[in-house]
Amino acid sequence: MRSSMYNLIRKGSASRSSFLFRSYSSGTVPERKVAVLGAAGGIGQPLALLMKLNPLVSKLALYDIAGTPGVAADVSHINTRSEVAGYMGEEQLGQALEGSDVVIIPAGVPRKPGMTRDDLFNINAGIVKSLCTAIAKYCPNALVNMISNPVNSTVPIAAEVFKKAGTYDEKKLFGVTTLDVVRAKTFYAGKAKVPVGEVNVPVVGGHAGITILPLFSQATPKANLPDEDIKALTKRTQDGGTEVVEAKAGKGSATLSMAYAGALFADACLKGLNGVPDVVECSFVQSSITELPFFASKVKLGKNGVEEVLGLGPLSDIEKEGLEHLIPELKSSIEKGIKFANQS
Ligand SMILES: NC(=O)C1=CN([C@@H]2O[C@H](COP(=O)(O)OP(=O)(O)OC[C@H]3O[C@@H](n4cnc5c(N)ncnc54)[C@H](O)[C@@H]3O)[C@@H](O)[C@H]2O)C=CC1
Ligand SMILES: O=C([O-])CC(=O)C(=O)O
Repeated sequence: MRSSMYNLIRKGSASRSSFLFRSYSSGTVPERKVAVLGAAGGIGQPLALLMKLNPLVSKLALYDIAGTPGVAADVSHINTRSEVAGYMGEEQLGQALEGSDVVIIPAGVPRKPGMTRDDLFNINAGIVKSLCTAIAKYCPNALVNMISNPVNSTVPIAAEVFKKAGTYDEKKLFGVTTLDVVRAKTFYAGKAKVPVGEVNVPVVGGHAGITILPLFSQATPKANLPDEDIKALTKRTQDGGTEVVEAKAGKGSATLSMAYAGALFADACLKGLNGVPDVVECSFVQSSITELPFFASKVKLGKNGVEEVLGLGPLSDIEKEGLEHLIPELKSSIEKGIKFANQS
C-alpha cells in the first residue's frame, strides 16, 4: 500500500504543477485536512480552488470574516476528493482549524501603489497574531504556511505567539516565498531561452525588496548569462510584487500567481507529511545558516515539517554582496515582529 502511494505521488510530481492532473484512488492516500484563513480574498478564492483540485486533501476548511459560505458552496461542487466546509466569523474559527494538518494564511490587507510591504504591518500584524493564537489552541501540530505580508515580520510574530502558548515547533512554521521562486524561474527562462518547466532557481533571504536574493549562479539549466543580465533578472525578481501592484493600479497585489505558488508549497508540505522522499522547496523558516534567526533557503520537507534546512551553496560575488546588503534590513523586520508580539 505504501509503495503504491509513493508511486502514485511520484508519478504525479513528474512536473511541478501536475497535482492538478494527478489521479488517485481513495484508500491509498492518507486523510489530510487543510484550512485556508482569508479564503474569501483575492488569493484565498483561487487558492481554495487549487486546493480543491489537490487529491492529497481530504477535507478543505475555508475560513474568513465574511463571504466564505458562497466560496465554499461554489468550490464544493467540484467533483474531486475533498469535502469542503465554509466557516465565517471568529466564533467558527475553532471549528475551521480543528484537526488541520496544514493551515494556509493569506488573511490581511494587500499593498496599493506607493506602499512597501512593511506599510501593511500595522493591520496585518494584529490579524496574524489573533489567527496564530487560535492555531495554538485548536491545531497546535499543524504546519503553518504564512502568506500574509510582511512575511519577514509575520513569521517571527507567529513564532512568538506559539512560544507564549507553549506550542512552538520550529519545524512547522513556514513563510511562503514560493512566488519569488516562481518569478525567478519564469524570468530566467525568458532571458536564458531555456524551457521554463526545466528551470530551477533557489531564492534565499526574505520576502521584500532587496531581502529577496535569487541565486542565479545556481540556476539550472546553466546559461552563462553576463553579469548585467543577472543584475537585471535579480532586480526584476525583487520588484516582481511591485510590478503587479502597479499594474493593478490600486486593485491589490498578486493574487493568481500567489494562489498558484501557495498551492505548490502546500502540496510540497502534504507530500512531506505523507512520507514522500526528497521534497525540497525554498521557504522562510527558523534557521542557523546565517546570523539571523529566520532566513529563506532550500528546505527539505518531511513527516514532521522541516527535515533539514539546507545551506546556501557557493555564491557568486554579486550574490555575496546581495547577502551582505540584505542582512540589516531583514534583521530589523524580524526584530519588529518579535517586539510587536511581545508588547501587545
Ligand atoms: N507571501 C507572498 O508571496 C504574498 C503575500 N501576499 C499577501 O497576502 C495577503 C492577502 O492578499 P489578498 O488576498 O490579495 O488580499 P484581499 O484583501 O483580497 O484578501 C484578504 C482576505 O483576508 C480576510 N481577512 C481579514 N482579516 C481577517 C481575519 N482576521 N481572519 C480571516 N480573514 C481575514 C479579508 O476578509 C479578505 O477576504 C496580503 O497581506 C498580501 O500582501 C500577497 C501576494 C504574495
Ligand atoms: O508585492 C506584494 O505586496 C505582494 C507580494 O508579496 C508579492 O507579490 O510578492
